[in-house]
Amino acid sequence: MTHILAIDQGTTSSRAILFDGAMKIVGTAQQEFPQHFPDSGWVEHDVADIWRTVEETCRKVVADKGLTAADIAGIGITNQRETTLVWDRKTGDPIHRAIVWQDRRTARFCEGLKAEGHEAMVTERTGLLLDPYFSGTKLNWLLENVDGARARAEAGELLFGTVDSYIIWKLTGGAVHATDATNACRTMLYNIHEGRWDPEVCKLLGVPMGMLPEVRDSAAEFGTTDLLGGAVPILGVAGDQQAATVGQACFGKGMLKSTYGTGCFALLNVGDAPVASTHRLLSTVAYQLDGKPTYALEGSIFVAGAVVQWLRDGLGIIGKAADTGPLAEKADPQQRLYLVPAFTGLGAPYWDADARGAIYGLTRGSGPAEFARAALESVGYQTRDLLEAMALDVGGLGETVLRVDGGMSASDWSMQFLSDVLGAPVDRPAVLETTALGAAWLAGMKAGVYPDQDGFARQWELERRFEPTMSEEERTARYGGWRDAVRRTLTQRD
Ligand SMILES: Nc1ncnc2c1ncn2[C@@H]1O[C@H](COP(=O)(O)OP(=O)(O)O)[C@@H](O)[C@H]1O
Ligand SMILES: O=P(O)(O)OC[C@H](O)CO
Repeated sequence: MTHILAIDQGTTSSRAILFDGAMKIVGTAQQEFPQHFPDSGWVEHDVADIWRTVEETCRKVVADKGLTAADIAGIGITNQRETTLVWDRKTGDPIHRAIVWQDRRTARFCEGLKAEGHEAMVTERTGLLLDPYFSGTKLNWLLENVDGARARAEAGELLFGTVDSYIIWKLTGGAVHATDATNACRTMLYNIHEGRWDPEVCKLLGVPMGMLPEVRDSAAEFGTTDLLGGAVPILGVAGDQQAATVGQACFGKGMLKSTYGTGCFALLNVGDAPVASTHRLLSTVAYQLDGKPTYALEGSIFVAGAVVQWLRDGLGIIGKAADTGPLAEKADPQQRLYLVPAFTGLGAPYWDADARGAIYGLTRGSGPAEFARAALESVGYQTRDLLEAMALDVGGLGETVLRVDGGMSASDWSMQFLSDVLGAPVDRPAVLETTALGAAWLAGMKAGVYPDQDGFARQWELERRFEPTMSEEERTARYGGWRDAVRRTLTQRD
C-alpha cells in the first residue's frame, strides 16, 4: 500500500503515472484521443474517449509494474480545467460531447451579458472574466441547445461536472458526484469568497443548482473505486495548473510558477485572501486544504509550446521541438523580429479574441533561424506581460524567482531568454512532471504515506537556475519593441 496513482486527464491525452512511496515516478501510460472541431471556434471531446483512455491507462500502468489494487494507497486526479460535461444521473449517458475549454461558441452570449452590465458582479464573485473559456456559459449552451435538456435538468435527471467530477463519478460507479475547490472556481458559478455555488450567478446563467457537484477540499475523501480489482480510495483532486502549483511547492505567499505546455499558465500564490485583479488577470483558488482555500492570481496564455508546433508542422523549418533552440542560436543578433502568436486571439492580459498572429521586422536576411528565435522569444515576452500585470495587482513582486515546468521548459535557450527578459532568476526543478506530482502528493499526504506540506516543500529539488545576463538597456529596448508589436496586433487599440 505504498504507491500512489496519479491520473492526468489533459486536453490531448490521458496519462496514468505511478509514484512509489518515495514520490518517484516508476511507471507511465499515455493515450491520445481525437479532437472534434464541428464548427469554427468549436472544440469537443467524446466523453467515452475521455473515460476509456483513463480506464485503460490506469489499468496498464499498474499491471505493467506487476502491481494490484492492494499496492495502491490512493488515487490523485488532475485534469484539463473548465471543460464541461452533462450526463444522466441514472444511466450515466452523456447528453452531448464534452465542450472543451478552448471552445468559443458562447462568445456572443458573453458579449450580451457584458452589454447588460453583468460582468462586474460575475467577476467580483467568481474572480473570472465573462469569457467563453469558463464552464458556466458552456453549460448554459448545453441546456439551451440539446433537445429536452433544460426540462430534464430541472426535473433533477441531469448532472453537470468538469472532467474531474465525471471521472470521480465513473470511478465510484455513480456513488459520488463531487469536485474540488480548484475545479469549481473555474466554472464561473462558484463564489470564491464564500466557498459555495453562487445562486445569483447560477440564476443569471440559467443553471439549476441541483445538477452541480458537491465541492470538497483538494485532499479529501472522494469515494473508492474497484477499477483495479479491489477497493482503492480517491484522495486528491486539483485542476492541472493548480496541481502544478502544488507540485512546485509554491505554498508561500509570493511564490510563482509558470507551466509551458501547449499554452502557458502562470500562478502567483497570494495567500489566504483573493486579490481582485485590476489588470485582467484571474483570481482563483490555488488549493484548498483542511477547509482553508489559498488563492492565486493567474495569467493564461493560449500559445506557448504551440508556436513550436507551428514551426514544425506549419512552416516545416524544424524536424522536432528540441531543434528550435539550436536553430534560434544561429539567428543574426542584429535582426529584431517580433512574432505575436495570436493564432487564436490573445489571452491574458489582453483578452482579444479577434486578434490574429503577426510578424514584424522582416528583412531580406530573415530566415528560419530568425523565425525560430522570434517564436521562442514570444513566449518570454508573453510571460513578462503576465508578471508585469501581477506586479501591478499586488504592488510589486519583489525578489520573486519563477519556477518553471512543462514540456517547453526543457528548452535551455527559451529559459535563458525568459530569465533575460524578466531580469529575474528562473528555476527549473529536477522533476518536470509537476502536475502529476502535485496530484499524487495531495492523495499521498491524505493517505498518510507522503510527508506534510513542509516536508514536501523541502523535497523540491532544483535542476538548474537560469540567471539574467542581458543588460538592462537591451532588456528595456527589446521589451519595448514587443509591446509595440502587440499594440499593432490588437483589434482594439487605445
Ligand atoms: N526542447 C523543446 N524546445 C521547445 N519546445 C519544446 C521542447 N520540448 C517540448 N516543447 C513544446 O512543449 C509542448 C509540450 O509540452 P507538454 O507539457 O507535453 O504540453 P501539453 O501538456 O499541453 O500537451 C509542445 O508544444 C512542444 O512543442
Ligand atoms: O490540458 P492542458 O495541459 O492543455 O491544460 C489546460 C488548462 O487546464 C486549461 O485551463
